[in-house]
Amino acid sequence: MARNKFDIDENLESPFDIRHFRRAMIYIKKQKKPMIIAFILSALSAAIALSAPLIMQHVVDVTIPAKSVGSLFGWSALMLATIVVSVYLATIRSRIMTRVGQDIIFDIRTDLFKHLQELPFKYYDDRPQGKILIRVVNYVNSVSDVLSNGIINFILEMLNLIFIAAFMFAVDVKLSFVILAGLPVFLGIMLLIKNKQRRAWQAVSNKSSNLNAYLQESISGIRVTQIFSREQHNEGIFTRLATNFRTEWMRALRYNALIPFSVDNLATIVSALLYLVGLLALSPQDVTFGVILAMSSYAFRFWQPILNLSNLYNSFINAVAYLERIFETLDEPVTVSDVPDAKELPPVQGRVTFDNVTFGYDPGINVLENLNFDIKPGESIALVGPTGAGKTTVVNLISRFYNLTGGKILIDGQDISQVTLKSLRSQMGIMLQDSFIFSGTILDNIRYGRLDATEEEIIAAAKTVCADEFIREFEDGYLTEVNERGSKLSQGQRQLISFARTLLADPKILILDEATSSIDAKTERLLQQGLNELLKGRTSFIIAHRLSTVRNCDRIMYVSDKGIAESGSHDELMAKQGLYHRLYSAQKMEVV
Ligand SMILES: Nc1ncnc2c1ncn2[C@@H]1O[C@H](COP(=O)(O)OP(=O)(O)OP(=O)(O)O)[C@@H](O)[C@H]1O
Repeated sequence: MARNKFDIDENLESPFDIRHFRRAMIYIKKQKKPMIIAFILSALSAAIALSAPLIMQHVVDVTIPAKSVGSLFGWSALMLATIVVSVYLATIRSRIMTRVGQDIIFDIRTDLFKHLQELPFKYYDDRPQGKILIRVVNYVNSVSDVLSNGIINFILEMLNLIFIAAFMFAVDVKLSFVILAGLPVFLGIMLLIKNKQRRAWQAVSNKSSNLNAYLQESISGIRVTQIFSREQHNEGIFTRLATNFRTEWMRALRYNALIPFSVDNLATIVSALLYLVGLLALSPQDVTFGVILAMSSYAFRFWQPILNLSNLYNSFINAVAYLERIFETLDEPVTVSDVPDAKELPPVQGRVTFDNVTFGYDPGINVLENLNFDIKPGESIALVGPTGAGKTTVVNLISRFYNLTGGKILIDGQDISQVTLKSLRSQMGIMLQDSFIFSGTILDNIRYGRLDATEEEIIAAAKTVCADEFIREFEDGYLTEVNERGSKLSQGQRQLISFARTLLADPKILILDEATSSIDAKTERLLQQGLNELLKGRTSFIIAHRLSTVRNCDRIMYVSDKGIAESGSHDELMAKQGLYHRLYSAQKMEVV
């Protein structure tokens, strides 16, 4: 899919077909037992309610003419009992189905979350987070009712319809045909609006997704918004998106409203016809007044399930628009995954080889071309060079966050595309540029990558990166609660915590992307000493713009022009008087 943003509607990559609904049956089948119980309860409740017109017919035609007051009380009590029992059964069913709906939501959401955890960086590069969130939260909520109550109600309403038709025909065949006459007209209306209605609900899901994406982006970027006083401008964008959503919603509702409107009118016309035919066209010996009364009640009851079915149909069309998005997410291919016979990468020594590596994020635009280098175990490598040259890309490829466009990357001679991702990544310590902090304590955050780490190991890692001191200054020390993204912490503190988290994994290959860019020079010097000790025996890739921090690395690679323009030790590159020399001298001048 092309990159998407908050004001671009998402195109569905696969059109809806009924198999989506069949697939939804996986979730429904798990709830078979409670759904069957709920179904039986509903059927009982409906059958009991259906006996009321028969009681009424008997009372009008027999009990009242016979002027039997005692019998009238008896029938009235029976009628009351049918109502009470039917309401009671319906209440129990409703409770069961609420639970079923929640269980379905739980299952779909868990599957979505599991899948999202596996999707590669590329998936997240290409779309706003808000559009992903809305699928997991709102869309799943929107389909649960159709998948639980909807299915049961559909079967019940169909049965109800058959029962009512049977009762109707048992009472009077000719009048029954009068009641049925409206049905073909109604089906014609449904067919006429079907496609327009589906497209209208797809548009609603698109616009709500856009709105959500913008909301999410605005909240994440609220600080920048306020710095630049963009509030009013952003309100304008939000209003436009909210208006688009409202317009589409209203349009979809207009299609929905057409259906009950048609049912109501048809039901009224049919009832009028019933009286007309019953009273004028048929002879009094054919139909008694009780029969007309009972048939009029059945006519109302006959159109009621049709109205309910059409409301269900509306919810179905609405849910389809959401179900399409949910299954599209679940079908999103995990493009970075283990090959079928992937091997475990054995404990690594740390040799890293790039063999003719070519890579681009977008087709046809290479960021790296035919890159070749060979790093010995234990070597420390600095990647330096201009902004946007491809340094982060190189380290992202070593961890196989993206698939290569061409060539191979080998670790200890093993092609990393042929080993399991878990065995590869678990032997690497990767610190990304974005020092993400999760909600929880500082301790939890450092322990994130190694859940079995002891408190002593955590403190030792924090001491190595000089984080121990500032952590202990917090009132609750390591147990200090931090918010998601670490808004309670300074940028440098966040970096130190995520640095400690990376070291705790005790990796053989360490990747540090701008790990110390926000740390003051004094702390950085101290950290460097601890780090030098720690880097011994490990292969490390260090990306840094501040060249003073990497001058002691075994090899410095200058990344530019889709490849490595220069490579050597600090002294060698300085002697060469090339690109690195220029960059280093420029930085030195800045410091002076
Ligand atoms: N997710 C992405 N999707 C598309 N293009 C990307 C993506 N990430 C980076 N790029 C592009 O790839 C090129 C290399 O980016 P990279 O982040 O590797 O550069 P860098 O050398 O690490 O830069 P910096 O020093 O600013 O961190 C840049 O031109 C950038 O625009």
